[in-house]
Amino acid sequence: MRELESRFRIMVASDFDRTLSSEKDGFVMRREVVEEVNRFSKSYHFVVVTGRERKYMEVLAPGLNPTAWVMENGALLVHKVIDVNAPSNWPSVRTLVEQTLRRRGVRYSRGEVIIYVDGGRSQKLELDVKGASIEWNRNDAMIMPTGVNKGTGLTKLKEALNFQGKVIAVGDSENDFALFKVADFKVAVGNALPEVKREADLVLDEDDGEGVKKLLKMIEEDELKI
Ligand SMILES: O=C(O)COP(=O)(O)O
Repeated sequence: MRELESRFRIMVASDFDRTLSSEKDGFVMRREVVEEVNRFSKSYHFVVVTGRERKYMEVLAPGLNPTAWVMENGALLVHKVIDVNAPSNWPSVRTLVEQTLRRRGVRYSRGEVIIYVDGGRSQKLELDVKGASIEWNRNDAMIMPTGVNKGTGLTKLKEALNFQGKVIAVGDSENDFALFKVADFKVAVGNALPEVKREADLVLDEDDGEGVKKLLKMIEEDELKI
């Protein structure tokens, strides 16, 4: 019964790259972090909120079994069903974005919903297509339907799950600010960017997966005052 209550009360919304996984490990989640998250997810909601595409997750998070995934930076929700979180004109806006990028010779890749321009910051990428906006993740750019981000993705997912408890968000980078906006408690891992640490209610000493493990333990031991 207590487990059931925890699940209604708390949802952890965790970024993936440099939060659950580390660059040192080629962004593959370590086994013990996978096991801790799977154990935690039996009693609480645990949602992975990432810029990544679905096709990478089997390789980067082998065996991970969270409550749900918010992927492509908020544009794709994966729980029992798969929901696109984008306005209905997005396919035509996306085509326009692709034409613009091709005209300028910018290399990009397509997610199921969004567009990725790796190294977009060093290329000083700018975009003037109505209905499309850039979300930055360190040096990389994600071209999103305007108004769609990790925060709106998580809000839609909460509605789908009918979750009305508290959200604890954990992340490291600029695209996590939108997630922080919809969170009741904001956590930065030890390796987070300084501006993310400044926004956080709690800055963990530990980096990425070790930091998340510590956070889960603190939640289970009821150490967070939220
Ligand atoms: O898509 C990426 O490069 C990274 O995604 P994340 O840091 O939001 O998990």
